[in-house]
Amino acid sequence: MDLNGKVALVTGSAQGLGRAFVEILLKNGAKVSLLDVNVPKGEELKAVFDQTYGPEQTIFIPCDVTSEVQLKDAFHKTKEKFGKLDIVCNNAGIANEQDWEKTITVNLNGVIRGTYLAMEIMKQQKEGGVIVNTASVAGLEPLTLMPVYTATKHGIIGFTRAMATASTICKSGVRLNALCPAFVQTNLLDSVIDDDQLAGVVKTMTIDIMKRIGPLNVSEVAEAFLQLVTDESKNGAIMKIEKQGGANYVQFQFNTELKTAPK
Ligand SMILES: NC(=O)C1=CN([C@@H]2O[C@H](COP(=O)(O)OP(=O)(O)OC[C@H]3O[C@@H](n4cnc5c(N)ncnc54)[C@H](O)[C@@H]3O)[C@@H](O)[C@H]2O)C=CC1
Ligand SMILES: CC/C=C\C[C@H](O)/C=C/C=C\C=C\C=C\C(=O)[C@@H](O)C/C=C\CCC(=O)O
Repeated sequence: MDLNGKVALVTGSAQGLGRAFVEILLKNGAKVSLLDVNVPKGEELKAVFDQTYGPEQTIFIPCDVTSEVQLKDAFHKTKEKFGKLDIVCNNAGIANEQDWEKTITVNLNGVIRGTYLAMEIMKQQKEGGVIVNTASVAGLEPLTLMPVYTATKHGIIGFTRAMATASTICKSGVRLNALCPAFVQTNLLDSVIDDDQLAGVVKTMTIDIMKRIGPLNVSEVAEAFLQLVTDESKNGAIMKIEKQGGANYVQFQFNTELKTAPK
């Protein structure tokens, strides 16, 4: 898929991975709608991108992905502004085991609602579209000290695979994938390490592990994201990316497509 002239929407895009995904899309000629709950950071970033790519290439929309009204409105504003929607990355996420209900609402409900909104718009377009949901290696293996975060990321992978199969069966023209990075040097990682109640154990274990495996930087993950967006042959594929070993597609024991697709 050639990204030149394509229209993308990225949630949680004011910093970290979301910011890197926006930048790689812009570099490849796409127009991008930036959504984030952090309004000063989002506006600041839009101003930075305006300098390099021009003000017409992006729009910043303040949006909390836990709000049905705000998310719906942001999708519709994006379509109105740019005329279509080709690429959606449901990326906003937090790692807060104390406020575990909020973690579920942001990480899982936000991704599910974003996927449904994207499908609704994309399936009406002749060219369809692609949805990339940000999961984590924690969606493939448990992070012992972060069970709720782990649950949300396993949920994202299951949901994405099921939707991808349904999309093939319904011939909607929409591809769905999930991206599973290991530790990435961002504020989310710092927030876990700085967490008052978990700090002791998590800090020691996480720092030990990061020393052993090394954290990824956001640009390495953005390259893997670009591969998922552009490769039209991989509907339903789940990509894992680690410092050692790089980016690879995950092999599952059960292939949902074979189990559920009509013969
Ligand atoms: N940093 C890491 O080690 C890894 C992160 N991930 C996932 O990558 C995604 C992005 O995380 P990072 O860039 O690391 O974190 P980050 O904390 O640097 O950035 C997250 C962004 O999401 C925004 N956000 C948070 N709650 C929101 C909400 N309710 N509505 C809209 N925006 C909201 C924040 O304001 C922030 O701009 C998350 O889904 C995270 O779980 C996955 C694997 C590893
Ligand atoms: C391998 C990392 C997977 C995902 C990163 C995730 O999205 C971000 C999480 C931020 C901090 C998590 C800290 C959690 C620590 C723990 O739960 C430890 O008990 C075990 C941590 C990792 C085990 C993986 C390994 O040993 O390679």
